[in-house]
Amino acid sequence: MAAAGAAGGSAGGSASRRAQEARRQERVLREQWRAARQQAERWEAASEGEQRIAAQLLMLTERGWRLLVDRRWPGTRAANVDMLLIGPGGVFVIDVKNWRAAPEPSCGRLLAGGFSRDEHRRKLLAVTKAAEVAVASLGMSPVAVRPLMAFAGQRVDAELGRVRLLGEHEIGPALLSERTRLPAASVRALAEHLARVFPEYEDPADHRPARTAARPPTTEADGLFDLDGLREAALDEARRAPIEQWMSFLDPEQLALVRRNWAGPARISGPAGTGKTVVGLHRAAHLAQRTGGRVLYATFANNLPRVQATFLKAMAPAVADRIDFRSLHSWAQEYLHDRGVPVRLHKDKAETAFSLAWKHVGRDSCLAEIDPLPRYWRDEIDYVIKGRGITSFDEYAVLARRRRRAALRRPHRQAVWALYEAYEAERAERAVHDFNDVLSLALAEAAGRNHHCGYTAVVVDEVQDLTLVGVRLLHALVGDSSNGLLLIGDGQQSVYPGGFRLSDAGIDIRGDRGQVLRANYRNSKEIVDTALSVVAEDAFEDLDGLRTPGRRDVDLTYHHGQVQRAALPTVAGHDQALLAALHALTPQERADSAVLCSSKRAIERYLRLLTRAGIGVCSLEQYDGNPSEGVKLGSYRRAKGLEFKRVYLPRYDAVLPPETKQGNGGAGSETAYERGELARSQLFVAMTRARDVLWLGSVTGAGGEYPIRGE
Ligand SMILES: Nc1ncnc2c1ncn2[C@@H]1O[C@H](COP(=O)(O)OP(=O)(O)OP(=O)(O)O)[C@@H](O)[C@H]1O
Repeated sequence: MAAAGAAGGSAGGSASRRAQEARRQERVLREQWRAARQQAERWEAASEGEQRIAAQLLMLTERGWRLLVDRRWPGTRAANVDMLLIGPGGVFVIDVKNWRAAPEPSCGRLLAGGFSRDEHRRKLLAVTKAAEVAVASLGMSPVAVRPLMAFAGQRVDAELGRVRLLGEHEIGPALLSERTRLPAASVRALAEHLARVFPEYEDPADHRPARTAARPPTTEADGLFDLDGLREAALDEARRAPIEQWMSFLDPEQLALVRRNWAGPARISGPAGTGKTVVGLHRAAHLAQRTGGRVLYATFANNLPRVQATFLKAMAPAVADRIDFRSLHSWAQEYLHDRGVPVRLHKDKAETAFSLAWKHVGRDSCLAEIDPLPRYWRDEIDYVIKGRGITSFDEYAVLARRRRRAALRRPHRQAVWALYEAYEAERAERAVHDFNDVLSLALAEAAGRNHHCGYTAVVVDEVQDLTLVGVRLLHALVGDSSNGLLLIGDGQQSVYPGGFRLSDAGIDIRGDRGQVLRANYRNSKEIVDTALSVVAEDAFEDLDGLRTPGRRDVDLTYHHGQVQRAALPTVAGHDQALLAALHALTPQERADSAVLCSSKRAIERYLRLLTRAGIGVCSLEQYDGNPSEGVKLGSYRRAKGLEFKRVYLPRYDAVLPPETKQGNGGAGSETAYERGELARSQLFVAMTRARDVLWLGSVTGAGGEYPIRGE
């Protein structure tokens, strides 16, 4: 038994080893089989989900959308993109998921069933970037390309950074309700281009029949399309649309600026209508998208931020809530308030403080010999002294007073300083601040904070309207960080007194960080020539200190605008001509028109006139960039940065002072010349707002002049 047992033991041992080996192999095979089955199930399920969602999206193709399904990610051998959807609402890069657990956005990352699935979000963003690069060659802004994750079998409508998360049921309605951004010709061209760049995907390991069921017809081999033809078609379509839908075009030069990397503060300048704001808006959206941070888009005027916010929301809704459109002063007040810094801004009391200071130390001083109007000296304090942050007489005594015409010798400067000190004393007695104080306080606060302002980038539009302290404040928020500060503006459109150079603000813009746009996309030759003739003699110095002649070279690309003149002998006749011109328009044409005036008084007058004549009016103070009924009515200054299909300037020439008479502060003096220069700049701005019609009304007989008065 023992031997048998021993022999039997040896045979039994090898059988047992074989059995163990067999078991091990079985376990391995089972595991492989289980994995293969799971893989197959996942694949089949994903494929079903993909097809269900594609079927949903097919209904969009009946409404002008184009769907490309299962495409190869360019530059890779085996990676694919589930879908590319191109339609009036933009370009969507879609990743379809068939997850058992619902997606959960958490602190900017993607989770599902408690596990991180963020690699899917990151891959989608990387493919989206490839799509952005692809459409950039057609002049399309990266902000029109949007990543979307579609979840089969889930109900979800959420956002995760720039990625939209939509469930199977939500995706169709959500995309259908997207507002129109692209005209039909662009949709066609983009789809054809993307079909070429993202070819059909062929999985080397996939022997299933091609998934054609959900694939709509795509025309892929039409050859190269005509880019100019496309642009023309897009422009034609936009021309018919309300003016609010204009701002979605970019040329390759603009696009390059939107996407560029700048190692420090940058600046974009260029004549009126050259697309500076369009670049600024697209860049703000692009930076918000790319960095995931917040962007401040600041300007001087109160009404412009509302309008720009509306445009941006239409253009790039996914990032709209991360871009703050603010007027500089309202932002600064809030900034101080949030930090517990007391501000007592009181315009009227500050005005009283100045009036008293003028009465006590200004009116009878040598200043009155130069200009007896207190306004000039108030401006000197506001724009030259406080606006530039001057705090000692020694600084002021030697200051180059940019864009100020009256030459001030030392006794005059001493008199100005005495006036300034008296004003500050009166103001302090009333314990109130003026607008300049708000900016100075905010600058002191920001400078001490070492850039912890919560913004990754600051874009400043119409920078020429800001004071030096205002620009310093915005610079302090982001410092010299890469892509931090972008200043956009045009010195020819300065409508406030005084000026400064960027170097005064310690902002160093060098090399390719200073860019100039030259192609005017808004005004025809006739309108540009008319506007330039107003400022032809007014050479101006821009923020870089460069002197430019008033009649500057502009490349024209838009050829449809015309100037209409109505010169009538009486004011009554002139006003009748204006009313007749407005009555002749359709309601939509009136909504795309603006009546612009140089003073508050004139605005009030034309408000009464239009209302009595039954013409609906929408004040520019209220206008927010959404299509609204009624003729827009406002001042030249409030029209800054805006544009209209038709612009009506009643008695436009009445504000231009005659240059003949002589006298202190009167026509012919240096200060009067300076006022005239500002009036001409404002008129220039008003004229260049017109796209299709610039209507210029004038009164040829006596009584056609307004007293010159600012707002
Ligand atoms: N590449 C382009 N193709 C067609 N239209 C364009 C293009 N770029 C800008 N536009 C259009 O030109 C007009 C002027 O653009 P924008 O307001 O940005 O110019 P701007 O330089 O900021 O003007 P301004 O200094 O006079 O306020 C807008 O209607 C805009 O949509």
